[in-house]
Amino acid sequence: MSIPTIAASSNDTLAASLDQAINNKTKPLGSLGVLESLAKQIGLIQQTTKIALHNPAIMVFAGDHGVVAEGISAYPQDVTWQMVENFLAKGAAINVFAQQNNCALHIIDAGVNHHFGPRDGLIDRKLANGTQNFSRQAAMSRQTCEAALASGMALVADLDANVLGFGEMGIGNTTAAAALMHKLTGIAVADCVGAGTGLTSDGIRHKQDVIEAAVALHSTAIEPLDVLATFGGLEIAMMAGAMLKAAERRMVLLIDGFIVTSALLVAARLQPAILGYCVFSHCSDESGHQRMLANLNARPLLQLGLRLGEGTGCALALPLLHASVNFLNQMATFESAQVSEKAE
Ligand SMILES: Cc1cc2ncn([C@H]3O[C@H](COP(=O)(O)O)[C@@H](O)[C@H]3O)c2cc1C
Ligand SMILES: O=C(O)c1cccnc1
Repeated sequence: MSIPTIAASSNDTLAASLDQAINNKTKPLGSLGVLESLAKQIGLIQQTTKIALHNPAIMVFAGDHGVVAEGISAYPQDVTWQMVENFLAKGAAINVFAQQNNCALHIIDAGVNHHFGPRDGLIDRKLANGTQNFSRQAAMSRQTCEAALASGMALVADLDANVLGFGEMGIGNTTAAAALMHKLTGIAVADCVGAGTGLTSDGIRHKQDVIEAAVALHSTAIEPLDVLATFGGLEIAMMAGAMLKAAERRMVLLIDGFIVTSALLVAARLQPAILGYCVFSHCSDESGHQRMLANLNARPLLQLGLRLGEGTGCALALPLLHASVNFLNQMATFESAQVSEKAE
C-alpha cells in the first residue's frame, strides 16, 4: 500500500484571479462572508475560476468495535447492522437529507459484525466482523489497517464526482475516535471523551477510564498508522484511505462530525496538504469535536447541535456549497450590470 501524494491546493496567481472575480460581483466587498472563502477554496481545489459541483456523493462506512465489550456505548452493538439495513431501506436521517439535496449515497460494509449476504445497494468491503477489543490487544493488525486504507482508496479511484462527503456508522466508534484524538493531538483524554449516543456522566467517566487504561497498555503506538491500527475502526481506516485518494484526485472533501474528523486527523498526519481540500460541514455536540476542529485550524460551516454522524452534517451543508458556486458563476459584475463601484 502506498499513501497518495497530495499537492498543496494553494496557487498565488489563481488566488488573485478568484479574489478579483469574487470582488467584481455586485455586492459590497466581502459581504458574502464565508461563502466567498468557500468559492475561493473550491476554485483553488479545482484549479479554475469556473467552478462546478459534479455529482455530489456521500460515502457511509460501517464497522463494529470490539471495545463495546467494555460497556462504552449507550446502545447495543446490533444497532450497527440494523442501521445498515435502515440505510438500505432509505429510512435513516442521512437518506432523507441526501435525497433532499440530490446527493448520491454509497453504503459500505467495512467490517460490520453481521452477515448481510449479497444485497442491492450494499458495497461489501468487509475485512473482519469488527475490530478486536483495544482494552486487551490492538484493534487490528497493521496489515489489516493497510488493507482498509487501500480498500478506501480503491473505492474513490473511479468515482465520477468532484465533491465527496464522509459518514460513518459503528456503535462504540466515539470511543475509538476519542482515543485517536488523544494520541494524535496530545489533548488530555478527559477533553476528548464525550457522551456519544447518550452516556450518563458516570458512563462518560467509565469511557475515559477505559481509554486511559488502553493508552497505557499500548504506549508504544506513536506513528499515525500504528495508532490507527491500535485504536481505530475498520470504517475509520477505510474512510482515511478514501479521503487521501479523494484529495489526490482534487475533490472537495466534506467532513462530518467527531468520528469522521478523527479519520481526517490520521490522514492529515500522513499528508498535511489534505486540509486544503476539506470543507468542515459542522461542529458536532460531541464535546471533543470543537477541540478537534481547533487543533486542525478548521472553521465549521454550521453549528446545529447535531450529534448523529452518518454524514448528516455533509448533506446539510451541501446547499451552502451550491450557493458558493452559483454566486460566483451567476451573479452580475459591477461592469455587466452597470452598478457603481465603491467610492474611492
Ligand atoms: C439508532 C442510532 C443511529 C445512529 N446513527 C449514527 N449513530 C452514531 O452513534 C454511534 C457512535 O456512538 P457511540 O460511540 O456512543 O456508540 C455511531 O454509530 C454513530 O454513527 C447512531 C447511533 C444510534 C444508536
Ligand atoms: O459527531 C458525530 O459524528 C457523532 C457524535 C455522537 C454520536 N455519533 C456521531
